Amino acid sequence: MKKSIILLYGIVAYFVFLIAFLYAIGFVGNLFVPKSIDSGTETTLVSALYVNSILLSVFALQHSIMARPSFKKWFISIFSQAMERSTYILLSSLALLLIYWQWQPITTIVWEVENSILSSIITGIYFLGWLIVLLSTFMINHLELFGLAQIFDNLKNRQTPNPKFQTNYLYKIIRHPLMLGFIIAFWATPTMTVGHLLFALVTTIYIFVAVKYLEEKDLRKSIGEKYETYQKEVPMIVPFTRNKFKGR
Ligand SMILES: C[S@@+](CC[C@H](N)C(=O)[O-])C[C@H]1O[C@@H](n2cnc3c(N)ncnc32)[C@H](O)[C@@H]1O
Repeated sequence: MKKSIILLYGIVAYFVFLIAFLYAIGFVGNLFVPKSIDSGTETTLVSALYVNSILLSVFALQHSIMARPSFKKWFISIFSQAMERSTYILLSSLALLLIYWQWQPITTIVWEVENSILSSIITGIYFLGWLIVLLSTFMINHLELFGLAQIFDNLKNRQTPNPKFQTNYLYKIIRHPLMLGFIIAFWATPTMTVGHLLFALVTTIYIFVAVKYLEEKDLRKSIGEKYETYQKEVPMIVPFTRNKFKGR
């Protein structure tokens, strides 16, 4: 395929991701956006549980299948290597946009913080969670993670090097800061509804399962002994629960 078309495809995919990412901050936090996790017409509990579970499953399936090395191999054999990450990002973002669009609210309140100072602190923690997510992408390699390095290298006829195994910054403290950021953002809310709780619970379970049984399995395979030592020395997601990391 023409390099300029792949470049355009990758840029479009990145912009769709940016929209999905920024909208997520408004969606989960019930801030700024027209349709959020607790807004919209309320249907029956059964219907909401059914629809929302399907939406979250679509995202989980897309994410899990497309991140498998065997799927990537198959994709590259048909399309271009340069398009693989952008396609993953594009479809993940579209699955997120589908969640925002079709999510059915369940507004029964589980907890509500009435103290305004405490409420502001929790909202601050919420934004801190998103900041951790964003910073972690730069600690790994933002451009590679979102497919931009691949499309620019393709334009210059260069092979994108494998991403460097990162054990510094937040990755010195825990193995999955990006996921910790998501978990913080999904749970830190002054008003927790049943719908929001369902979202936080299912996504948190998915994060743990995907990280432990898929991502870390692949990392052990590709990085080998170095990753096994890293696993022994650095906690998965809760900081300071292991001996101090000795560095690589
Ligand atoms: C969405 S990122 C999430 C990274 C990590 N699970 C986290 O929560 O910070 C997923 C990509 O990061 C890569 N990755 C995970 N840990 C890494 C590390 N320590 N250094 C470099 N890449 C890593 C995985 O191979 C995968 O391609």
